[in-house]
Amino acid sequence: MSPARQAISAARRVVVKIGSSALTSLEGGIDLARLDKLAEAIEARMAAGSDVVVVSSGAIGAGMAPLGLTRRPQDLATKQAAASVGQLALAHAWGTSFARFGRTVGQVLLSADDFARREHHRNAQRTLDRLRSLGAVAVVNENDTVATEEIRFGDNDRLAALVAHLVGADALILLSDVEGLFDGDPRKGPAALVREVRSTADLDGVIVGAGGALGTGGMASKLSAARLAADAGVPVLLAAATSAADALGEGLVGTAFAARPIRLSARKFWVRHAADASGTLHLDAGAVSAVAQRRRSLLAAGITSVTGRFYGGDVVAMVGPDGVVAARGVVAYDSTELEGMLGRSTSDLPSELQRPVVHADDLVAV
Ligand SMILES: Nc1ncnc2c1ncn2[C@@H]1O[C@H](COP(=O)(O)OP(=O)(O)O)[C@@H](O)[C@H]1O
Ligand SMILES: N[C@@H](CCC(=O)OP(=O)(O)O)C(=O)O
Repeated sequence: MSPARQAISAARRVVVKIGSSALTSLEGGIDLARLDKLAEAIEARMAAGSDVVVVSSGAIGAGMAPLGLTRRPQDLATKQAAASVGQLALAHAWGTSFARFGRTVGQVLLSADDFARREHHRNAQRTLDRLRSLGAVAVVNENDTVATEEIRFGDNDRLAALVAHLVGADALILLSDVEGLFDGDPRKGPAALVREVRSTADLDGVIVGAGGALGTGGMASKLSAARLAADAGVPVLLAAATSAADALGEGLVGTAFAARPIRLSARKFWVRHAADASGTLHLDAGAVSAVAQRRRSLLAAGITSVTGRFYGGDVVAMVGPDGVVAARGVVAYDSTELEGMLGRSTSDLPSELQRPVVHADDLVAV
């Protein structure tokens, strides 16, 4: 068994995420028989001594039929209306299913903002921790009704990986309607299951496609969630919800993604994955290679322009001439101060402006 699978099967704290495509159908809403099987597998893992946090998608899928919608809505207001109806049914279904084992369920709805702001982050952490110590199982979803298009997680894979980091999980299990990662979209033709992803080299030649009629992010969002979790030191298992008992048991099914050997520091993790960027620094090609490849501090000489209004201490994105984000970091100056410093070499600047614009310790390549 690979080290990642060993770590997943031995994990004491596990986040299990169930996708909409595995839990709901267009016509029937929530698949209650499927949900019962999932609750049984989760309960078995808890009985074996692990703490489990559930991230459950499916609110929009569950809200469609009661509102007479036959296709997954595309506009935000209808998605939010469907989610508000469906979330009620979803939480009720989880509550009823776990009640069979005398297990209480707590609903926790989170927004992207809750991971960006330290105080919100701590509050969510405290709630999840208390639910665990009281023996209840937390069922998490995005707080869909308050999210705007810009700040939505949209798919729940990223939310689940951030929750794994938040609760200090030692494994993340993503359950979907597909057996694992294939080297091509299995709906488009024959494709082979990739069993282990130890590094990005194992993804060479893998073609990822969109999600199903109910899912949102498709395989791409699962891969980026796996990368996010890997940065947090959390190995990931991607498997079919129909194999939940095996995935939560021995963990021999699906695709296992190894975590990086040394997790990113909490500060760099926050800068790379959780903080909102307040503005953008546009860099020339030399500055991109300095910050992204050589891990150097960013100096004013390599910045061609600045967009957005920000203050020293805010997180900014650093974008290369090709428009691609190369790095994120904590900026040392206000946007107004920076305007007068652009393109100037450090020795030309007054002594109080000679600190790097983004120090290497506060900077992380994307
Ligand atoms: N390379 C690939 N390997 C596996 N599945 C893929 C791949 N490319 C695209 N997919 C599709 O991604 C879907 C899962 O994503 P999605 O529908 O968003 O699921 P969920 O609702 O569980 O988040 C699968 O049904 C599968 O058809
Ligand atoms: N918060 C949304 C999740 C959206 C979604 O489709 O997520 P996923 O199925 O994980 O790709 C819901 O509950 O419907």
